[in-house]
Order: sequence, then C-alpha cells, then structure tokens
Amino acid sequence: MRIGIVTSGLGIARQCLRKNTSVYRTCRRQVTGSGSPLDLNVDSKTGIAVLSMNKPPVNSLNLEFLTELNIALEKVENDKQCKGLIITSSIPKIFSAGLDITEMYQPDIDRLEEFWRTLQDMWIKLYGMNCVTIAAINGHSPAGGCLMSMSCDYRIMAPNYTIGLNETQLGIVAPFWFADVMLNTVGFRQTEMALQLGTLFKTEEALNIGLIDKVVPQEEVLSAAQQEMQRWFKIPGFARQLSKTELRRPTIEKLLKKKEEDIGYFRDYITKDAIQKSLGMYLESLKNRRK
Ligand SMILES: CCCCCCCCCCCCC/C=C/C(=O)SCCNC(=O)CCNC(=O)[C@H](O)C(C)(C)COP(=O)(O)OP(=O)(O)OC[C@H]1O[C@@H](n2cnc3c(N)ncnc32)[C@H](O)[C@@H]1OP(=O)(O)O
Repeated sequence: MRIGIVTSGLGIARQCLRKNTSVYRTCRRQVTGSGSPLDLNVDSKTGIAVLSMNKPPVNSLNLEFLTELNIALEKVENDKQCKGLIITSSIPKIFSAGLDITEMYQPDIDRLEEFWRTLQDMWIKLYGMNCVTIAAINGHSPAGGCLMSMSCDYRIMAPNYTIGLNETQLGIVAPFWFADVMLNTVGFRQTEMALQLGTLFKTEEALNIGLIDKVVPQEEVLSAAQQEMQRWFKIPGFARQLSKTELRRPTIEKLLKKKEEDIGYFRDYITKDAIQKSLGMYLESLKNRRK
C-alpha cells in the first residue's frame, strides 16, 4: 500500500519535470503535499536550490522519505536554471540520524527490498549529480546521514556535532558502497579504522581527517554554503562536471553492476537472527537513553 503511494508520487514528479520552472512551485506542492518532510526552494536568480530535510524527530531515512528525496533530486537535476544544490536540515541539532532502523528491524521482506533499492537510487543520483552539491551539516550526521554528506561535493559543518559511519556500533556492517565513498573522501587508513571502530567524529576531528571541509558557527552554516557555491560557479560548468564524473563514475558503476546482488546480500544479512537481535537491542538503547 505504502509503495503504491510512492509510485504515484513518482508519476507526479515526472509530470512536473516536463514543465518549466514557472510552475515549479505548484509541482512541489503536488508532490510533497502539506506537512512534507522536504522543503525544496530554488532561487532562480542565484541558481541555487536549498533542500531542507524536515522529518521529525531525527530525519531518519525510511522508504517514503527516501522516495521524496529521489523525486527532489530528480527535479533539481532536470531544472536547467539550477546550478547548485545545498542539502541541510530544518530539525534543530540533527542533520539526519541515518537509515530508519525500524525499516530493518522485523521487516516485511518486499518492503525491505524496496527500501534498499530506493536508498541505492538516492545515493546513485546524489553522488552523480551534475550540479554542484554542498552539505550544510547543521546537526548530528551518523551513518546514512554521513553517506549523504560525503556524497556532496563539499561539506560545511557546525561545531559540537558528530559525523561518521557508526554501523559496527549497531552490530551491522557498512555496505561496500558506503565504504567506497568514505575511502574516496578520507583515504584507506582513516576508512579502515573508522569503519571497524564505527567512529563518530566530533566536528573538529572530522575536519582534521578531511571528512568535512569547513567549520562555521551554527547560524552561519547555510550562508557559508551559499558563499562557497560562488567559488564553484566561477569554474566553467562543463569542465567541472566532467572532472567530477570521471572521478566518481567507477564507484557508481560498481554498484550499478551489482544492484540486485547487493539487495539480496542486504536482505539475507539483515534478516539473520543475530543481526535482528543487535538491531533490537540498539533500538531499545536509543529509547532508554533519555530515561
Ligand atoms: C557477505 C557479507 C555481506 C555484508 C552485507 C552488508 C549489507 C548491509 C548491512 C546493513 C547496512 C545498514 C547500513 C545502516 C546505515 C544506517 O544509517 S543505520 C542508522 C544509524 N544511526 C544511528 O546510529 C543514530 C541513532 N540515533 C542517535 O544517535 C540519536 O537519535 C541522535 C541522532 C544523535 C539524536 O539524538 P536526540 O536528539 O537525543 O534524539 P533521540 O531521543 O535519541 O531520538 C528521538 C527518537 O528518534 C528515534 N531514532 C533515533 N535515530 C533513529 C534511527 N536511525 N532510526 C529510527 N529511529 C531513530 C529514537 O529511538 C527516539 O525515538 P522515541 O524514543 O520513540 O522518541
């Protein structure tokens, strides 16, 4: 049922994509509806789109949210006026808590597979975006949140938060394509340590290892991203795009070749009793944190 809604959403998105930017806002309303978990604003003067995640309490990535992200990314990529995309959060102190763990705990198998496919699609789109992408990381950014950040071209983060691929702390393994993106970002040594230890880096530590590119005060994260965008806009677009594509294509193609296999690995792995037990305990620990 929920997947049916998703499909109709994509249909609307395709209609929107055929239209020009003057009806863009109408399209946005149609696709996301009121109370949408995503706010997409395109400034036609600057050519910058700001995509703000607003799914309380923690912007966790479930099937529906990932689908909306896919639609938004597709809209931005197909909007000729849009030269840059900033991804940020409207939730105080949280960029994204990563994948919604409830999607993986005691799952319905069809939905689990659809969830993973939609995540793969979101990542393939984001990592391969032609326009400039900047993550304005104004809160914690573990696991899937870190993947989204690393998939952008540049990362600006506010102090006193954490970012990293902490999967092993949940008793699970980061998939090869998460690891590849980290490898491409911070190199082998940092990746092999961080992945095994499930390290969540504090903002300053993340800057030191090159996981993020800049630290600015919380209230300046978005304006710093807008400013940084201008530096990227000065470079001839085609040359910049081609440089990015050449560097990122092998990583994207690696997953494209193994998409279905990867879904199978994920399904078989996540449904193992031991993994279910770990996820259950982790969910419980999250709920007990505030007690
Ligand atoms: C042959 C070998 C093959 C191998 C094949 C491998 C295949 C692949 C395997 C699987 C790979 C999976 C990859 C997973 C990626 C992920 O992203 S997993 C998610 C990781 N995320 C986290 O660990 C973050 C957990 N959350 C937090 O640390 C904190 O919530 C926060 C983000 C720092 C915010 O803190 P705070 O503001 O204090 O809020 P809380 O009170 O903690 O949370 C509010 C409610 O939200 C719930 N919640 C938090 N995070 C999640 C989440 N990720 N998913 C679902 N729900 C979440 C939390 O439980 C609270 O709920 P309530 O108590 O009901 O209010």
